[in-house]
Amino acid sequence: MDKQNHLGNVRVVLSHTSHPGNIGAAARAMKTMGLRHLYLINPRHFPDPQADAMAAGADDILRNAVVCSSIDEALQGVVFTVAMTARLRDISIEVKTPREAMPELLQQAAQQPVAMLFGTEMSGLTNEEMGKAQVLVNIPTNPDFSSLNVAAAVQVMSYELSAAAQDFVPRVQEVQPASHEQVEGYFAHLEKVLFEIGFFTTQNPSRLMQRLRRLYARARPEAEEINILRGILSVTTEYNARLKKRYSEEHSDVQEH
Ligand SMILES: C[S@@+](CC[C@H](N)C(=O)[O-])C[C@H]1O[C@@H](n2cnc3c(N)ncnc32)[C@H](O)[C@@H]1O
Repeated sequence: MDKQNHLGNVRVVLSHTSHPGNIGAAARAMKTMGLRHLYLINPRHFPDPQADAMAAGADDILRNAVVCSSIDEALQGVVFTVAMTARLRDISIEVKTPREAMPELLQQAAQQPVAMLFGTEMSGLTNEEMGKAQVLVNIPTNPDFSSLNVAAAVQVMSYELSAAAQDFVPRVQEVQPASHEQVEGYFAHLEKVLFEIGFFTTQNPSRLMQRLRRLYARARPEAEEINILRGILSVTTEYNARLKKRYSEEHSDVQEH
């Protein structure tokens, strides 16, 4: 397969970028390595002359950039997301180096859109944003000074991707991986059912949901597996409703006697 086919399925997603110059520098970094799809989640200033200036000729990438109002919008249709983190804090999912992450990223990109997600300049990615990825990637750095400028991080990842794509041969993949929206639909359904059956009464749902996200991120569920899991949830809801109905009938009998 042509290298361009892999790279053409890769989205660079920048979340809540504050400085428009960083968006331009990221576009330039992408273009030098053959990447073209830039997605921006709620950038503070965009379009902006500073972005144009820092793009230095990568203005086509800026022109075609997709501005989104949420991470779910930016990841729509994506089957594999790596989240870039400078700090190894509150680690909830697998952490890899760029080189370790590339084979899976390229394998998935051979057929479907994939994403590399970068955080905002001041605070990086939130736990919620990281929970939407399958893998965390940390660029190994000086442990005492580990935070790269976001555009520099885009440059490192774009280079690693382009280098790994040179002689990458994807495996034949017969299964259909679940898309971002299928996985998110499943989590929303799971959370609703766990509330219905009373599972959350003594637990902090967001913490528990983060742990469940980690479990499913490791499993990399296929589209069909998500359908099976949702089928189980639907039957659980029906069964729970029948139990509640029977309980209230029995209870009203007791009151009548
Ligand atoms: C300036 S950094 C944010 C720093 C923030 N204080 C933090 O600790 O997360 C902006 C973004 O660049 C990426 N980044 C910077 N350094 C990185 C590193 N060493 N490894 C992976 N990503 C990095 C991450 O996506 C990060 O959210």
